[in-house]
Amino acid sequence: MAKVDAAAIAAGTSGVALMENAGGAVADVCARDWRDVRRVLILAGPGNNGGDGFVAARRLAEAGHDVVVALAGDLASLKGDAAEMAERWMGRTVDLVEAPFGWAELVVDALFGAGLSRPLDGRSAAAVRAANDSGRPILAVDVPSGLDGATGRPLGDACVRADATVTFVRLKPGHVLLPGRALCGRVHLADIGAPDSAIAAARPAAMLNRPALWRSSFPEPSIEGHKYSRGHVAVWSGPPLAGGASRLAAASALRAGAGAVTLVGPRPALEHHAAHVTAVMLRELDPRAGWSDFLADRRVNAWVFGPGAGDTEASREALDQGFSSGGCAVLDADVFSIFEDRPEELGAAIEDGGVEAVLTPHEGEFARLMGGRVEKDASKIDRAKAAAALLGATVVLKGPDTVVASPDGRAAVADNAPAYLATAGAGDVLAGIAAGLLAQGMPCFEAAAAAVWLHGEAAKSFGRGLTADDLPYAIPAALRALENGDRS
Ligand SMILES: NC(=O)C1=CN([C@@H]2O[C@H](COP(=O)(O)OP(=O)(O)OC[C@H]3O[C@@H](n4cnc5c(N)ncnc54)[C@H](O)[C@@H]3O)[C@@H](O)[C@H]2O)[C@@H](O)CC1
Ligand SMILES: Nc1ncnc2c1ncn2[C@@H]1O[C@H](COP(=O)(O)OP(=O)(O)O)[C@@H](O)[C@H]1O
Ligand SMILES: [K+]
Repeated sequence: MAKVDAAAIAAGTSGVALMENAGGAVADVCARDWRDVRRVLILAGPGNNGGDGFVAARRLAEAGHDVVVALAGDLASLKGDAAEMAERWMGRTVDLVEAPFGWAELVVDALFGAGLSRPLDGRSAAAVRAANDSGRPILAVDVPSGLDGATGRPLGDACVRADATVTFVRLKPGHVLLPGRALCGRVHLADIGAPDSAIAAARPAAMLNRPALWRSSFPEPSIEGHKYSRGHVAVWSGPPLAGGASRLAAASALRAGAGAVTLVGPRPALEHHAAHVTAVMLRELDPRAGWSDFLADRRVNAWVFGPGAGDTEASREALDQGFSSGGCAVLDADVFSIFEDRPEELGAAIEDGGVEAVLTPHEGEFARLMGGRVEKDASKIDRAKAAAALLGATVVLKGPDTVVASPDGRAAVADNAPAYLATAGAGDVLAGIAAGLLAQGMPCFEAAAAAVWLHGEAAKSFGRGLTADDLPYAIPAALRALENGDRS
């Protein structure tokens, strides 16, 4: 944002104009979301975030609100645009320690924004705690004070818990990554008149995972196609009594549009599968040949390994065979135990086999695979990117804010998964959807991002009470949402 601001100013939009628009947007949200509120307390910090607060104060007062500004520090030490805006504020200003929380009906948090560089301490920390404890609704300017907008984590103990946040130009990672997203409340994005050329000057760290990111490569069935032209997915089945996970992946790959899906495994496991699946095919493993013959069949164009696979000698051998067969692969679950603390070796196996791989670890599996190689204080976006670069594969770092990262540096963050998607087996479904899309020719990053989005939409369409068994049946509703739905 500093780059965008600088480029906007260089292109002729003054900093004062940007700040006027930013503060105006804050006042608009106050008036729209809190119609009946009259008494507004604005907590203003020492920098430009405070400057936005002074603008909001003036605009709200002009609209007939009773406004008090509680300033951290003294007026004389304000600089630049913020000093200018403070000068234009004609209403009441008190010291931060005298902030009248009891009087206020709404608190605007304009203490710190993008310039936060260390944990809040002393009077700002006390004011933030008092604001949180006041029970008054809080509207944060840009980011809740105390939150690091780049990582989505508070820098220290004190952080505003906002009901809503108004941010400018583009969302920041902290608005979508947890716990930031929860601390922001409803997020409003305001255009403050930064020209497109200025916005283009900054390369975003990540994109929101929305259909616009991958819709153009989403597979459309062709009227002249047949089942094998829609792709054939092979799912490695582990031993009997651990078959549910691979079955969920297989069913989901089919629902995501693969023309054919086969579960491959030892006969005792297939006997269990046979009692459950119909459209999914079963292929008994030849104990001498393994599954490489099957994968070598050119009509198999994606394979899934990990869900319910087990960390056994047979499993390791089958995984090796998978790597030497090449193709597209979704690697999940037990793959991260097999390669515990050996990501370089996993990356080498992927590279040597020429495999186009999508890896789908949750945080625990990510830590197991990566050991201490990725700085744990880095943002989730940066951790996923670092792993993708090391592994030469698309990494899907799962959770409520699933990040998809490509080795080419692209990243997408999802914000559409409902909390009840955290249910056993949901990850196996995700692996299957991704494989189904890969088999239809979607590139890894796009397939992984689309799978994550569809997975979240499927869960939402089903609603609470969802189990992983329900998820494959909910995929058609997510596909309909994609077809009819938002073009964002
Ligand atoms: N032209 C611009 O730069 C625009 C900036 N805008 C606003 O400006 C904000 C960024 O402003 P600034 O860069 O001035 O930064 P802030 O207002 O976020 O912070 C002000 C200063 O506080 C100090 N500080 C950092 N952490 C502290 C801590 N824990 N305790 C005490 N002091 C601390 C730093 O020296 C920092 O520069 C954005 O978040 C946005 O609200 C908007 O007005 C739009 C235009
Ligand atoms: N709090 C949450 N809100 C939304 N989605 C979540 C949450 N926690 C986990 N998920 C999603 O649920 C799925 C769980 O997958 P995983 O952890 O692999 O479970 P399993 O191994 O049981 O399938 C992932 O897609 C993850 O992104
Ligand atoms: K703030």
